[in-house]
Amino acid sequence: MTSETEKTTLRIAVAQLNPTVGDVAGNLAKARAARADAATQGADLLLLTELFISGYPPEDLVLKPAFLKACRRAIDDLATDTADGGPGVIIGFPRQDETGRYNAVAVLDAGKVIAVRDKVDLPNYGEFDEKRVFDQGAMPGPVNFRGVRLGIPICEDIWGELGVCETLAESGAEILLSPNGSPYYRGKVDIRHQVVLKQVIETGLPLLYANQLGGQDELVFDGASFAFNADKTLAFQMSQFEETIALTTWKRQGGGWVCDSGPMSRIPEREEADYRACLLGFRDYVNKNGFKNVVLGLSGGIDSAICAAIAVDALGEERVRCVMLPYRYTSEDSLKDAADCAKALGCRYDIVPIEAPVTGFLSALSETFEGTEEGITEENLQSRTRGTILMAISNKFGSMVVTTGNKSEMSVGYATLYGDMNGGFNPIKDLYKMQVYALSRWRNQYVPPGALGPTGEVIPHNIIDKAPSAELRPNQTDQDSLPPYPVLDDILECLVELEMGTEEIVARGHDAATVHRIEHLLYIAEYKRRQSAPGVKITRKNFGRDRRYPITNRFRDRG
Ligand SMILES: Nc1ncnc2c1ncn2[C@@H]1O[C@H](COP(=O)(O)OP(=O)(O)OC[C@H]2O[C@@H]([n+]3cccc(C(=O)O)c3)[C@H](O)[C@@H]2O)[C@@H](O)[C@H]1O
Ligand SMILES: Nc1ncnc2c1ncn2[C@@H]1O[C@H](COP(=O)(O)OP(=O)(O)OP(=O)(O)O)[C@@H](O)[C@H]1O
Ligand SMILES: NC(=O)CC[C@H](N)C(=O)O
Repeated sequence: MTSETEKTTLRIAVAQLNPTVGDVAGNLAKARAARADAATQGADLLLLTELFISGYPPEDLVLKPAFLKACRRAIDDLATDTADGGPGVIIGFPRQDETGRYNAVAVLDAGKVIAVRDKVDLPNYGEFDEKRVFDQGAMPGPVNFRGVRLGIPICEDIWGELGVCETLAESGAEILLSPNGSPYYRGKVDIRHQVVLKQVIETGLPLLYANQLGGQDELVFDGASFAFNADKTLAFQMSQFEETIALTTWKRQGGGWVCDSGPMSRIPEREEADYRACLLGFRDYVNKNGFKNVVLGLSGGIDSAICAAIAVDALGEERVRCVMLPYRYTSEDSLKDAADCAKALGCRYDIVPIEAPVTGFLSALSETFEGTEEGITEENLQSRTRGTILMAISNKFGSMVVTTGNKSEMSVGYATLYGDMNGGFNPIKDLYKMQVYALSRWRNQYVPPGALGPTGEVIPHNIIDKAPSAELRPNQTDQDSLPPYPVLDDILECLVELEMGTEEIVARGHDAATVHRIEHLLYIAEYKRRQSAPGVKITRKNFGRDRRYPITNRFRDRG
C-alpha cells in the first residue's frame, strides 16, 4: 500500500532558467519545456524561480491589470497541464486580489492550483524597489505536496529578519524550497551560502535555493542554485551563469529529509565571475531587445578593446563591427593596436577618418568662436563627431552602439556627453579601470564557457601596457589630469562603495587636495551619469539604482 504520507523519496527538478520580463507566453513555453524535461528525468516536482511567469523584476508592469491577467491565465494553463499525472510545479507569479497585489508562488498539481503563497519580506534597498509595487503577504504555512510538507519562503524571506523560515518550521514544514531572483555582485555566491546556512541552523531543516538566470537591463541573475542539508553540508551546487535544469533526489531519513544526489559544479571566482557577468548581461540586453548586431568605436585603448572582446564573446564575431575614427592626434600605435585587436577577435573593422567633419564643424563655428582660445570645446568636438558617426551607422544598419566608459571615468565625468557617452548599453560601466586591466589580462589567458570568441591574446599586450590616453590633443595622457588609476580607484571605492569620509580616506595615505578634488568631480558628474546608458551591475553599488545622489548638491565633506 502506498499512502501519500509514507512518501520516502522526492525528486525535485530545479530549473535555473532565463525568462524575459513581459514575455508571458515565452516564459510559459519555457516552463512547459522544463516540465517535459523534468518528467523525462522522473521528477515529482519542478521548482521554478521567483516571478518566473512575468520575468523578474517586472517593476511597474505589475500595475497593469492586463499584465496581471495574462500572468494568471498562464498559471492556470500550466496548472491544467499537471492533470497528466507528471511533475507538479512551483512557479512564481504576480497576483492581485481584493486585499492587495503580491509577489506570489503557485503550487500546481493534479490539474489544479493547489496552493498560493505570498512573499512576506519585500526588499526595498540597493537595486530593489518591491514595496513600491507589492503588498506584504501573510505569514505562510507549509504546502502539502503529495504528502510532503513544503515551506516556500520567497527570496528576501530567507534574508530578512521577519522570521518566515522559523514560522514555516514551527508550523510543520519538512523541506524549505526557496524560489529566488537574486542578482549578481562580486562574491554573492558565498553570501547566499551564509544566508542559507543561517536559516538551516535556525530551523533544523534542509533548504533548497533556486535562482533565476540571465540579464535584465542592468541586473545579471547568475543562477548558482544549491541546497544545504540540515547537517549543514552542501548537498548540491548548480553552475553559475548557465541556463540549466538539474534533478535532485531527496530521501526521508531519521525523521527528516536529506538531499542525497544532485550536481556539484565549480563556482568561478574574481575576474572570471565578473567577466562572465559582463558577457551574460551584455548578451541578454542585445538579444532580448532584438538587436541583430552592434557597433563600437575601437580606439586602440583598453576600454574599447575589452568591450569589443565581450561583444564578440557574447554575440560572435559576425555580429560585431568595430570602427576606428582617426583624427590628426590619433597615433600610429593606436591605429595598429586597434587593427590588431579587431583581427585577433575576427570581427569587421572599418576606418572612418573624422578630419573632414571636425574641420567642417570648426569652420561653421569659426565666426562664433572668433577671439576665443582653443581647448576642451574643440576636444569634445572630436568625441561628438565620433559619436555622431557611430549613431549614423547604428541607424543605417540597425546596430546598437556599445558605450565603453569604465566606472572610474564615469565617476569623475571624464567622458563627453553626446560624444563617447552615446550608445545603448555599456558592458563595463561598473568596472573600475584597474578591474578593466585585470579582466583583460584574464581574458587573454582563458575563454569562458559559452563564449563565442577566439582563444589567445584577443587584447594585444601593447594595449594593456601603454599609458591610457584619450588622444584629444598631442601627447595627452589620462594621468595629466587625473591621479594614477590605482590611486583614483582606491579613492573612488572609498567614496562610492564605502561612503567613507574624506578624512578617513586621507588617513589611508592619500593626498588631501586630491581626495577633495575627486569628491568634487564625483558630485559634479552626477548630471552626466543620469544621462548615461545602462550597463551591467558588478559591484554592490552601481551607478544606477544602488547609488541615488542628488544632481543639485552643494555638500562637500571637509571633516
Ligand atoms: N549640473 C549640470 N546639469 C546639466 N548640464 C550641465 C551641468 N554641468 C554642466 N553641464 C553641461 O555639460 C557640458 C559639459 O559636459 P561635456 O560637454 O560632456 O564636457 P566636459 O565635461 O566639460 O568635458 C569632457 C571631459 O571628458 C574628458 N574626456 C572626453 C572624451 C573621452 C575621454 C576619455 O578619456 O574617455 C575623456 C575630456 O578630457 C573632458 O575632461 C557643459 O557645457 C554644460 O552644458
Ligand atoms: N580614434 C578613435 N576611433 C574610434 N573610436 C574612438 C577613437 N577615440 C575614441 N573612441 C571611442 O571613444 C571612447 C572614449 O575613448 P578615449 O580614447 O577618449 O578614452 P578611453 O576612455 O581611454 O577609451 P579607450 O581605452 O577605449 O581608448 C573609446 O572607448 C572609443 O569607443
Ligand atoms: N528578489 C529578492 O527578494 C532578492 C533579495 C536578496 N537579498 C538578494 O539579493 O538575493
